[in-house]
Amino acid sequence: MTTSNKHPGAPWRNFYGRIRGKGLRPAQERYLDEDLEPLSPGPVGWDVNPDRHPLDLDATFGGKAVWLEIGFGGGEHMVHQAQSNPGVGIIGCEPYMNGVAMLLGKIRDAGVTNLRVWPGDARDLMDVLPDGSIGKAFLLYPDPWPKKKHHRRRFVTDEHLEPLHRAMASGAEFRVATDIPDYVRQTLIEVPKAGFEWTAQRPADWREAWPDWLSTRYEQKALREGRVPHYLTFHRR
Ligand SMILES: C[S@@+](CC[C@H](N)C(=O)[O-])C[C@H]1O[C@@H](n2cnc3c(N)ncnc32)[C@H](O)[C@@H]1O
Repeated sequence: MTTSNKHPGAPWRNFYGRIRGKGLRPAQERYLDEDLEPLSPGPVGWDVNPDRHPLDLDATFGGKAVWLEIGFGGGEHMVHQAQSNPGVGIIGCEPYMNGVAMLLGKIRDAGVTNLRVWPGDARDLMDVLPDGSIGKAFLLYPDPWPKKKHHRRRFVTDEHLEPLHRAMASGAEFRVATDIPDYVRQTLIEVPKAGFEWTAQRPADWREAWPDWLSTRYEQKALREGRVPHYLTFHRR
């Protein structure tokens, strides 16, 4: 489904996917009303930043290294990373508002202060990330888009990888987790073409999770359904 985003505060692009699911709980509506604006990494949307000025990440995070999580789902991995790495600032993007509301609840519970939320499409966020500003990026279980005619919507295409490469610092780590064999294939072709080096030396490097990993909701579902996770680590050249 294509959803028009032309309302105040909305990002710039049309998004293929769900933006709002079944009813939010009243507490979640309150988190969105109260917390989203203070947790914004900067001006979001066509109405407040039509010229797409770059974000001032030093002002937002006080000069800390900045990491990025793309499509954080319910936000459990992001909150875990924020708790484990208080010296880092993390920006997460997620267009699905129910997921954003879940993350905001977890941020309240955990009391972390080093997270910022972009409630929209990663492409719109990458448009306003300064060059070389991201020290680590996570793409965890991106939407598989299984039909061949939809493969161009996958994250691992030039449209996303070029701006991601530009926004990442030289040598920065890019982690991709997926349970879809054809997604592994496309990732191992397209990500190196976009200027990233796959770091794997032996099978354990893609079969075993990262030492600081926290399994996500999507991964738990994949495991229950018998699919096999792959953990791919790249360095930006
Ligand atoms: C399969 S879910 C995985 C969620 C989470 N990472 C996990 O592992 O549980 C993929 C997520 O990516 C989000 N997503 C899809 N396209 C996106 C885009 N262009 N920018 C940011 N997030 C996106 C979806 O809304 C969805 O929440």
